Amino acid sequence: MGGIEFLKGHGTQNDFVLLPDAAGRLELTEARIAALCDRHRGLGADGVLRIVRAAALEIASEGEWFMDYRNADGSIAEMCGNGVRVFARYLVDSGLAAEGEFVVATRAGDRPVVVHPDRSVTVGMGPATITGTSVTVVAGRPFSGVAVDVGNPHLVSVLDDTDVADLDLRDQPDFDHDVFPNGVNLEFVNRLGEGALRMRVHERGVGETRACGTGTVAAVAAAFHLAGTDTGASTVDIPGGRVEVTVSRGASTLSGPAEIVARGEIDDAWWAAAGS
Ligand SMILES: N[C@@H](CCC[C@H](N)C(=O)O)C(=O)O
Repeated sequence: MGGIEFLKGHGTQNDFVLLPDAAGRLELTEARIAALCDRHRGLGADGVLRIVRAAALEIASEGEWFMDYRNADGSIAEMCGNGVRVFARYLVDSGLAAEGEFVVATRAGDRPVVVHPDRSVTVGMGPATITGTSVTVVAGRPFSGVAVDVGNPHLVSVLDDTDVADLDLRDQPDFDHDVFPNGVNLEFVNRLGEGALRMRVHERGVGETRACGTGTVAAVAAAFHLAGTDTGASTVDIPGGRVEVTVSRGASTLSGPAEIVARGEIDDAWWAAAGS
């Protein structure tokens, strides 16, 4: 059998198809990504992580490897916090990077990562910048939110009178397209106590997912902002597990698990047909 190498992995159940492509030769069309991520006719995933040498795409970076992230609908996003942990774990497991600290290139810029001995990963997520406020509408009900830029766009609604478990996120919540012309990731958050949040998320280009790393950083930044500070640490419980986040002026970190589940080959004929 000769096919296209793939791996399957996840970070707190935000799951990805990994495509090792050091030389950057794979042709990733929107149709092909959407077919790969389809849970019935493809492998099934929230997104795709292509592993490509930064130099192969002429990307200026301190890092050797570029994370080419695509959402399940085939759209390109700037950054994926759970994805970068899984990406880093793949590099270490496969001997392409040494355990410890190294840099991963992303569309949002270089991200320093530390792969710990237990293979959990801490990522330097850069600034989480509060950019304003807006409103999202879920099943006809408006919720105000804090807009946060973590390299990609987020709108975080911190809810004091609604349990996030009770929200129906099956349909795309509405949002202000003038404020977010390129779409937005929508987070819904309950404060559980000091330094502890619970979150659900509806991701741009995917739908509801069981975790979103950039979303957890945005949630913590928004919760601290509403409490009148811009510095602190918090756990965030999402349906897929728990991550730890720190934010401080101009910098944030995300720590959590990263798992590689399987590896195999995609059938060449399926790949060719899926591209058109
Ligand atoms: N799940 C990701 C975020 C992926 C990108 C997002 N859907 C977007 O379009 O911005 C994460 O873990 O951060």
